Amino acid sequence: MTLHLKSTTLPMAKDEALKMSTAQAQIEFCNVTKMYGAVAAVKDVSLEVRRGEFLTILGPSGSGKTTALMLLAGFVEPTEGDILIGGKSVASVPSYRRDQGIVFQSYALFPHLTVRRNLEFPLEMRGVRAAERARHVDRMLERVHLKDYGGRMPSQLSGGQQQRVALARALIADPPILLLDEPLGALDRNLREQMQGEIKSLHREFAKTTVCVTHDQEEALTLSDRIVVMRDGRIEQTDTPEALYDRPATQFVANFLGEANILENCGFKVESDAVPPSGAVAMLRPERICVAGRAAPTRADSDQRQSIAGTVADMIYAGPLRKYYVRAGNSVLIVREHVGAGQQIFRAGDEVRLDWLRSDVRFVSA
Ligand SMILES: Nc1ncnc2c1ncn2[C@@H]1O[C@H](COP(=O)(O)OP(=O)(O)OP(=O)(O)O)[C@@H](O)[C@H]1O
Repeated sequence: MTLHLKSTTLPMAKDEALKMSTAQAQIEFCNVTKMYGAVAAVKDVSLEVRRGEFLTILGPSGSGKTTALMLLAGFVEPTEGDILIGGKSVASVPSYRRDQGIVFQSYALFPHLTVRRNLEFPLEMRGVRAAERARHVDRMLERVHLKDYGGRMPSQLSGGQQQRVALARALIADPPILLLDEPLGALDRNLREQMQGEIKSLHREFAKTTVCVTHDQEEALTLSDRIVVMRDGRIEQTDTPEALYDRPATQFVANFLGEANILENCGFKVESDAVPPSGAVAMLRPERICVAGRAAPTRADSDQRQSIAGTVADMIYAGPLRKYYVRAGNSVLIVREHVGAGQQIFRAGDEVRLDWLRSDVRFVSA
């Protein structure tokens, strides 16, 4: 078999790919359930992933995200429902024939093969001739900044370098779909941020339909076009990072994606421009709340704000951020402000005034 490698040579810009495929789902989960004995790891999940999209499945441990990815990869079979790729059921297609590049947290490089041989492997499996293999490996090594590392063994590379080899190996045979399973989980914080940038740029360049699994909220917010939040095997909410953070539908999503002040039985009436849906509770993100001294002058837009008196219970300084815990009514509100010049700093026991725009209040269901 001869393989024609398209996008390793002529990558399609991501925006272009997304535009071309507005409503075109490349991957569809249709009411998929996976039972392990009596445990439903995935329950009645329906989901569409658009061509060229970077979709992240996010959730706490045990929420079913790895199982969802393994179902897509073909490593496990659904108990009920179907998965379609390019509009066709893959129920009878074994994992090795699904034409997906996969990157695992543990890199999963062949330890006994050099970096170059690791990258050659998927091409060899597809019958690509030696000269063409060498050309693609050279190009890919250059692309992931490992031009001089082809002769090394995986054990002679750092974690970040190994993960770049794993990404290169997943992309080299030009599969239409890329699956990432906690790809940065084994890396330390600084390296993770650097690799997030690398993954983003590879995604922009190669425009692969990508499904990524992580429990790291920041990673999901940074990398994704859309995020699926899972809880107990079910989809809790699917949306863009901005919409999920700014307009979470449930308390679970609000708390899972960052910090949230849930204003329930808080001892003061929460004012809002919107009519609260029945059964929903008010939620305010900590960075939407301003803190000031009791005697501070009234703000110009005070007619659009709610203001309450409070007492600082604690202050935590965290580099670029300052976090206050403020007792107000029956609750303790979290307030987060960016550290800036000339700001008044409050300490535990200080009497303060909190205010926020009524339009910043959100309503979430239980
Ligand atoms: N092979 C298995 N046999 C039995 N139960 C399983 C198996 N794999 C997963 N489960 C169960 O299914 C549920 C979902 O597991 P899954 O690994 O998909 O969650 P996860 O969100 O990826 O968690 P983590 O972040 O810890 O990997 C859990 O309750 C888990 O114990």
